[in-house]
Amino acid sequence: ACSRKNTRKAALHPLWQSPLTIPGGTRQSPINIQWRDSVYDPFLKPLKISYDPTTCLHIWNNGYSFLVEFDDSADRSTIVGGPLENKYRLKQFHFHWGAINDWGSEHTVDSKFYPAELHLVHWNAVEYPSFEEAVMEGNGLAVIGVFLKLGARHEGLQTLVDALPAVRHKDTVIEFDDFDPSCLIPSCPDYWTYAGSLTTPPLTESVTWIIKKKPIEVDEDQLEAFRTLLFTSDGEEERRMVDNFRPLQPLMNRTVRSSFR
Ligand SMILES: CC[C@H](C)CCC(=O)Nc1ccc(S(N)(=O)=O)cc1
Ligand SMILES: [Zn+2]
Repeated sequence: ACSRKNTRKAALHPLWQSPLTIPGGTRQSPINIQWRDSVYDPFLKPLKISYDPTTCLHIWNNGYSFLVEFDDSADRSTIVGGPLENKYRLKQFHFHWGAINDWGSEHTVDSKFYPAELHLVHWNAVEYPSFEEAVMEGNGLAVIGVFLKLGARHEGLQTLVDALPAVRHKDTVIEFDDFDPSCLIPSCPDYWTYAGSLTTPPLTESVTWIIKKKPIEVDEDQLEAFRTLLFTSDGEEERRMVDNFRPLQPLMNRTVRSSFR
C-alpha cells in the first residue's frame, strides 16, 4: 500500500479562518504552562502597575470579544518591572471565555482550563511611536493574563457586566469611564512569563506574556453575562459569543520562567 505522504496542512479554526499556527512561527500563543517545567528566575522583578481610572474611554464589541479601551496618548496607565526592560502603556483589556465553565481560557496550567481569561494589553511607548508599530516588534507588547475561576461574585467586574447589554452586537460601543482595571488583578505578585504572540490575527510574535499564578473569582451570573454577547451585528442571524479562545500552540524552543519558587 502506498504510504500517504504526511502532508500536515495548517488546520483552519472556524472563528478566525486563518492558519492556527503562523507558517514559520516559533513563539505562538497560547501555550500550556507545565508548572514543574517552569524555571524560577531570581532576577525577575515585581511588576509595578499604575493605572489612572480617568484614562478609561469606552467598551466595544469588536466581533471577537468585548474590549475596554484606554487613552494611551501619555504615560498615565502603565506597567514597568517584572520581565520588562521598558515602561509599557495600557491600550485595552478584554476576555476569552467558553460556552460552559469546563473551558474558556486561552492558556492552561498543567493542562487545566479555566472558564475565562482576562488580557490587559500594553505597548512599549519608550521604543515605538504607536501601538500599531509596537504590534510588529518582538518587544512591542506586554499582556498580563489573569485566569477567572467560578466562585464569589466580583464587585469590580460587575460594573463591566452591567454595561454589556449595551454592546450586545458586533461593532457597538458605549462610553465607559472611571474604571481602574487593577481591581481585576490578584494581589498575589506571583506570575509566569514567556515570549509569545497575539492569539488572534495578525498573530504577530510581539508579546511578552505575564500570566498571574492566582485566579480571580467571579460568579456564574457574571460568566453567563459574557455569554449573552454576540459575534454578529444587529440584523444578522444571532451567533452567541462563546468559545472565543485560540487552541494551544507548540512550546517549541521556549522556557517559561516563574517569579516565585
Ligand atoms: C494592525 C494590528 C492591530 C492594530 C492589532 C489590534 C489588536 O490589538 N490585536 C490584538 C490584541 C491582543 C490580543 S491577545 N488575545 O491579548 O493576544 C490579540 C489581538
Ligand atoms: Zn486576548
